[in-house]
Amino acid sequence: MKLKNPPVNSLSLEMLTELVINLEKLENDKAVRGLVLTSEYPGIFSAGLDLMEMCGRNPAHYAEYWKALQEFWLKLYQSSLVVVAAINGASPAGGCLMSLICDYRILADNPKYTIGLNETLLGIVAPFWFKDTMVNTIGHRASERALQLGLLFPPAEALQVGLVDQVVPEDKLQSTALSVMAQWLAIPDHARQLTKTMMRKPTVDHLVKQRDADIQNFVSFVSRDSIQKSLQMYLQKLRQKKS
Ligand SMILES: CCCCC/C=C\C/C=C\C/C=C/C(=O)SCCNC(=O)CCNC(=O)[C@H](O)C(C)(C)COP(=O)(O)OP(=O)(O)OC[C@H]1O[C@@H](n2cnc3c(N)ncnc32)[C@H](O)[C@@H]1OP(=O)(O)O
Repeated sequence: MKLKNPPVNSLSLEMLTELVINLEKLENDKAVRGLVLTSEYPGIFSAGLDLMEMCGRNPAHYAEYWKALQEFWLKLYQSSLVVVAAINGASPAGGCLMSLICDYRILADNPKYTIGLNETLLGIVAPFWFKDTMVNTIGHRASERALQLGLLFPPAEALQVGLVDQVVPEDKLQSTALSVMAQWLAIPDHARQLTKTMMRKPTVDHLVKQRDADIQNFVSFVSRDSIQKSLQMYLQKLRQKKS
């Protein structure tokens, strides 16, 4: 599946909705057992959540957006398919989250392709289920440091900390993803799927129990004037980068 939402594959409401629909279609297709997730635009895997969905909108929109994000996370994190992320570009914040909920992550070796949950750099806080997903991958201490500092890891460091499973030359990314997929598909589906469910259930249950409260938290947090100002300033900085 190639992510295709120009210019930076941000996770807009529309994109999240389409991703969920496409995942459902693939899961319902008995001929499909695995999925390689990559970007149509080498250089950018995903810029994460769409900042335009979080700026200058009304509370009902924020709630709808957050619910769609939760839905996407729940769908992909619990997917019965083997999901391999072939990360062919920068992967900050929500882009990193999307990689973390796959089963295996391969990052192309390019110093510009950084990955991490950098929310604190924007003056916002990674929600508890982003944090849980990261802790499940790299452990508590490494997550605490990465989250507080909003670290974006270049490939060698991402590999060292365990944020990705493999770093390969850019021209080997797709072939590596296919051979990893073959290895995972050699395991009987039912045993692998039940193991995945068992490993991920506590994290899933944590979000499911708190879903409504989490939406309310997000809406009240993002509606604050101070947060709106931070996000606007951040967007402006991104735009000024060009000039
Ligand atoms: C205690 C209670 C807690 C409750 C929870 C509350 C809050 C938490 C909320 C949310 C968590 C947030 C998660 C996120 O994912 S936020 C998004 C974070 N993303 C980033 O920081 C990435 C920003 N982008 C970049 O760094 C770069 O764009 C890039 C991806 C490295 C690509 O660089 P490049 O130079 O190729 O492109 P440009 O920078 O020129 O960008 C092109 C174009 O795209 C616009 N854009 C970039 N990123 C986003 C984005 N995430 N959303 C929307 N738009 C984006 C950028 O502004 C440019 O636009 P222009 O109009 O100038 O063309």
